[in-house]
Amino acid sequence: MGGLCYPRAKMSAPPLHPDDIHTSPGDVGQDLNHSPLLSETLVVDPRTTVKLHKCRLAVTSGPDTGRSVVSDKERLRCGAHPGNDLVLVEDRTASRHHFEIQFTERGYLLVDLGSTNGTFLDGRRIERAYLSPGSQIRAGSSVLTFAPLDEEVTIEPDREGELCGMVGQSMKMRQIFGLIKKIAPMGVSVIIQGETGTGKELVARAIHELSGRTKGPMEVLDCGAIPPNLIESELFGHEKGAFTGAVSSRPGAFERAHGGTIFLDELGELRLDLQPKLLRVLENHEVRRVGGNDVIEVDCRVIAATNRDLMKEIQGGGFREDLYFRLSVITIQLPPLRQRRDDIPLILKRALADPEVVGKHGKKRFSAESLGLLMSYSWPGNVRELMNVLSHVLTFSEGEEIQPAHLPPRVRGQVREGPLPFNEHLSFKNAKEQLLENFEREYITSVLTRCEGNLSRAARESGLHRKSIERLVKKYQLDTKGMKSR
Ligand SMILES: Nc1ncnc2c1ncn2[C@@H]1O[C@H](COP(=O)(O)OP(=O)(O)OP(=O)(O)O)[C@@H](O)[C@H]1O
Repeated sequence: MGGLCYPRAKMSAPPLHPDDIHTSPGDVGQDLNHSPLLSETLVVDPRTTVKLHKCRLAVTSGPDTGRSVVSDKERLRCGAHPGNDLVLVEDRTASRHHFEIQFTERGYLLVDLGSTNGTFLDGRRIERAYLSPGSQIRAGSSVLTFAPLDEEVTIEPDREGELCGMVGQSMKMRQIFGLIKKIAPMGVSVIIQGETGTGKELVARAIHELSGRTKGPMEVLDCGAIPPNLIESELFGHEKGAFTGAVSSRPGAFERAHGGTIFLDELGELRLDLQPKLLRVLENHEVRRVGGNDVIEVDCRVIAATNRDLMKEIQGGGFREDLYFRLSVITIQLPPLRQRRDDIPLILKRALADPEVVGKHGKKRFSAESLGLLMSYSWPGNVRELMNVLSHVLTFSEGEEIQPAHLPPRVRGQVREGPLPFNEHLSFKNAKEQLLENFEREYITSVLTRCEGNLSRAARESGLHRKSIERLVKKYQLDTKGMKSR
């Protein structure tokens, strides 16, 4: 299924400042179900609108008169072949794949697909031309009339506090859930923007799961994690011998995603010289492997994510505007966790109720004081950091109630006091190793967060060598980019 929305259909709620959010932890640690924190504390416009695009194509003259189609796809195909959206069954002079109508940034584009007898717009033979309301298209001995059908849709916040593994009770997240449900069945491209750990991949998975493409695969490609010299072959594939080390042919992510969804994570990291190539694939729906001659048709929905502000990147010359416009039919802006603190208790509650967690650690709950500290921490690493803190806490807390002493010092906002949280059930050597690792991780995360991910500054402040900081960042897989203030 495909679908059309006007580009730059964004969530229209006004941006929130952390100071707009008033939460007070109160005595809620005992029962998160009845927590007053779960009541709405964010005041945002509860409704948002997106402009959806549809068009109608109707045969108004010729042997197929009366046939018509209403489509919300990015491409509407017409011809004699039964696989087309509008099939010219009776017209013997129409080609199998005669023409298509693409929705583009500038409007509806009529494209001849190499038909034998040509495609004519308002009497003139064309290869590519923009359509207007009421345009007359001639293909074979048929005349077809084109009509755009605009629709402004109001997205209501979802009633549920969960969607496909995502938890969120705040108005902002429920708006996003509502938007995902609306746009998932359409084929439109989506850009998901948000700081690291805000759940961009979960949103992409939800869109895939709720689309008509679930039988197809979801391919994830992290554009930031692939060495620059391999990114092209990872995206488009390569033929044997295309470069040193290409010992066999390999399909790229686009081919592997055929029939499903491709998720381009960290799109902002994509090399500038590869951006036009990606744009061509998106426009033509076909790829050519590195070192190959064959053109391979690909049908996949594209979802991209970035923690960069792409508009700023465009201004700075780091990202191509045409690629951005092609991809951002819908933009979903995920708010950082500090702007939806009232989601924290629910996320924790769901995680603690996970049967695997209960099986391993028994029943656990947060004391009011510890929940209060979790609610007031700034969460530079967002939900991922919250999850990491939770697993730290589960390792070190004994008994049912989690106390402030079990929380990492950075969350407590104070230096460590009292007994060291070591695991007495481990051997001395292992307990010491674990304690030391926890100290290293906590210390380095804390100093890097304070220094906004700047390694040299962190080295100066901690008295460590920069190389040692680099080693620790790698060892604990810390995301220094996510620590930068925005
Ligand atoms: N709303 C949520 N409810 C429950 N878990 C969440 C939510 N959002 C994120 N998470 C969890 O947080 C972690 C990070 O999520 P995810 O990988 O989707 O973030 P991301 O924005 O794609 O991160 P990055 O920018 O680093 O790629 C995962 O463990 C995910 O399950």
